Amino acid sequence: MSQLYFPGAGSKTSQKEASTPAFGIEKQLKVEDVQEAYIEQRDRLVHAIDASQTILGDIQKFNKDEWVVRYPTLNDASQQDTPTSNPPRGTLRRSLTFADDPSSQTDVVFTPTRNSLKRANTLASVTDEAQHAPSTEAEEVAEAEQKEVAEADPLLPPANQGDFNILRLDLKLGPHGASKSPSALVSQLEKGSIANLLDERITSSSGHLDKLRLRVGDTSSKVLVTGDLNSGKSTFVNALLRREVMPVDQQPCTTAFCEVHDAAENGGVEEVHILKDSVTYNSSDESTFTRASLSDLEDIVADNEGTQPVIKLYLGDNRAPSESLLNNGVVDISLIDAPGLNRDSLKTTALFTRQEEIDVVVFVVSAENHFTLSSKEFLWNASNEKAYIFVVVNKYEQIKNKEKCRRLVLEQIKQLSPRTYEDAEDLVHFVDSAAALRPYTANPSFDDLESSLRSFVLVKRSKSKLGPVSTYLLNLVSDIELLVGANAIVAQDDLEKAQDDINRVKPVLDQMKSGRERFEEGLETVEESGADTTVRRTKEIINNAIGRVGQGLLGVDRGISLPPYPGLLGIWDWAGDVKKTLLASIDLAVKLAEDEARMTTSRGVKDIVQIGDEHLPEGVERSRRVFVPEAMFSARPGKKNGRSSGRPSTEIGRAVVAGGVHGLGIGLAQRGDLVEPSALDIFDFQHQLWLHFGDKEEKESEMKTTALSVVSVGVGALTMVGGQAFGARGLVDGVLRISELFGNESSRKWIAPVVGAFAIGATAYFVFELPSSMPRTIGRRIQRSLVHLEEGASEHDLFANAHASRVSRETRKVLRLASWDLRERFRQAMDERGREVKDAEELGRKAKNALAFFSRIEKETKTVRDDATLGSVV
Ligand SMILES: Nc1nc2c(ncn2[C@@H]2O[C@H](COP(=O)(O)OP(=O)(O)OP(=O)(O)O)[C@@H](O)[C@H]2O)c(=O)[nH]1
Repeated sequence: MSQLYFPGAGSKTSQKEASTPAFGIEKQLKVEDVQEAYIEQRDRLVHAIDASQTILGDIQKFNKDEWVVRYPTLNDASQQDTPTSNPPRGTLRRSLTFADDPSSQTDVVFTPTRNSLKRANTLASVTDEAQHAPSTEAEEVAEAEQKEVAEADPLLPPANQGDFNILRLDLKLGPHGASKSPSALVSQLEKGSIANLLDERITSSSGHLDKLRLRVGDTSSKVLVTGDLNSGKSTFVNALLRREVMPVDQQPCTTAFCEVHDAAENGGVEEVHILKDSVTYNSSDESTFTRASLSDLEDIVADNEGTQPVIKLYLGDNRAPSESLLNNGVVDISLIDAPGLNRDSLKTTALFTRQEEIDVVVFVVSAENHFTLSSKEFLWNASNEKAYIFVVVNKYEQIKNKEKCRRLVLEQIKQLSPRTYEDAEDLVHFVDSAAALRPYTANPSFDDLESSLRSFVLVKRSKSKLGPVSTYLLNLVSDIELLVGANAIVAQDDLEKAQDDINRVKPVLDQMKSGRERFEEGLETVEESGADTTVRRTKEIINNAIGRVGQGLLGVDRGISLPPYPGLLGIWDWAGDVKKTLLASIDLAVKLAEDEARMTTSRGVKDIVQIGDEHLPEGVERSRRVFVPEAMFSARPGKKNGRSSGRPSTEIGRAVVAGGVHGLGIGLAQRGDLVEPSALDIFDFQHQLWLHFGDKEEKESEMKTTALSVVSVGVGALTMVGGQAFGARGLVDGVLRISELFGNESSRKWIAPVVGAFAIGATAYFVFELPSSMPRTIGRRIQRSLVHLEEGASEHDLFANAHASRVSRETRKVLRLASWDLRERFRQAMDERGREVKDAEELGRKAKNALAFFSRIEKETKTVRDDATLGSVV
């Protein structure tokens, strides 16, 4: 068993076994076991290497295409653990951070497996774990296990639990590099750049696995035989080979490195290959070596004294595989007879010893001389490198006081190579190589040495070839587990977050989708009904006012009254004032209609806000626009002819004139053409005719003159202007001028009485009827002018209609703006929620995918861990 050679790793029983007399037989059996185990283990390791490479490739691909793999760091948990969050027995509490975000920490429990040689690292969120034992006890258990793992195999470096070994990234910054504090990590590093660094690390790890595969696949094993000058190294090699192949001399002679291989490796041909400098040796390429026969070896070695050539010797060994070291039927072993240690060769040999393919160092020391200074130096260094050295104390037969020699040699070995001393029973042999070469002579001590060496070489080969591969794989697997475990926690968090987001946002989105039609309809209804109401009401109010004005009444009697009748002499001015007031009352009606439109619009805006409240999800900012009804029907700043904004009306006397210059642009009371009184305002002859003669066609034909009308006009005019412009003389002149119209004789006869009659009637009319009739007359004229349609004009051009469409346009404008604003918010909110749901679904999909991936990788790493864990035999 391997423990035989590694007392530290074995039980007390195995150490005892090592010292039992029956050890030789057992060892032989065990060599076979070891070999079988070696092959089985090697195959499993190759399998584990391939699987690891596949896993690494998968992680790289996943990192590149699907998920930015986060790089975790496990730190000691914070001290403020609450009693309820104690991790269960056998686990360690750690806090998990990520290099790209060192500030946020997640508490996790870290579970190394109980199997002493296996170091499975599992991570779980604190909340996921059952919590039983107090943390201190748990930590003690875990630390003890960790220690056990370390002690179980001193050759394997203890896994750096909770940190990366192989996939560690050097993320430290600063001028001097290495601070261990996580805060010194490059927090500015993006997730992506860390993922790239990880990718590079994985690539180089994969490259290293390639080399390890070659190493595991290499069936050869090299045994370096070295020692003091003239200690009998060549004789010892010859004894192992049971033939005198190596040149032996009483003078120190060997300066060459002679590697002895089984002739089977050279097609069964025994010969010598002298390797050429600076070319890689290839047994099938003649240009890389010089061929020679075995018999020439002595000369070759002698000729090359001082040049330290490397010579390959291919030798046949007819002994049974169970006896032969070289032809052991298991592994291609080469024995290297190195030059004796002197000052010149010490360095070369030491270098040689460090080579990875040197599995075993056999150190030959002469029993006569013990260890020289240079051999002590070599042995000290070599044992640091290889830990166990196979020591052959040669020429032992000649020693008289064998016990003393043994004691002294062992004492020295104890100093130089403590591990070797610990297993001295198997590793330190006192023999006489020369005696072993004597034919037909039993030499049990040499047989024992041979057996031990065979076993040691095979076992050591397992250790030296498989051990590093196993260690590397186990460390790599631990790293992958840490990486995958930490990332699975992230993925789980992401999944939960995505689920939460979907649960929160999806119903809102669905509700918005289903309510959209109702929302649109609602807005349209508000808009339409607002505008319709405004049109209807404006028409009603204005038409009503015009109707009243037509009857000589004020269109609206609020805050406005007709000027008092000043008497006959002030009638002209009064007519003007009456007209102005009547017009202003219509303007006031327009203003009232506008006010009502403001209210209607205000209600509409409120309705729109309510629709918004009903349909906009929570958290969406409502419109900050404040509807200012006063701002309706006002000029916009910068508009042509607009004096200022926010001036909705113009004051004419005490009457507020709606629309005004800034509204429709037809403030009636300000329109000179309308306001200026005319004679017809005082006496509407046409109307009188219609009244008196039943003329059904009431036509506006102020300019049409008939005799009567002219007289009427004339009288009216005379009366009206009487005392104002013309005076009494003017009055007479006027009468005369009129009489001239009828310049013939006959008319002179009847004109006087007619004029007289009219004058009397007119005077009576003026005196008694004028105060009430004139506003009617003026009103009618105003009414006619406002309800009259010019030729080619449409209904819309009518005063009331024009105002109705203007006012409703304004209402519609406001409502449209408010609903547009709301529609935009609705659309944006819906888009946003749509995006949120989509993002959450994408996040969830990725997280699920990642979890499935990580769980698969976790399973695969378990297989790799099983395959990479060396069995107890190896
Ligand atoms: N009695 C006795 N003599 C030995 C034994 N081993 C070697 N010798 C003698 O010691 C001398 C040196 O032997 P080598 O085998 O050449 O020693 P080496 O260590 O290979 O010498 P270098 O390669 O020159 O360092 C020879 O004369 C051997 O006959 C031994 O076990 N017993």
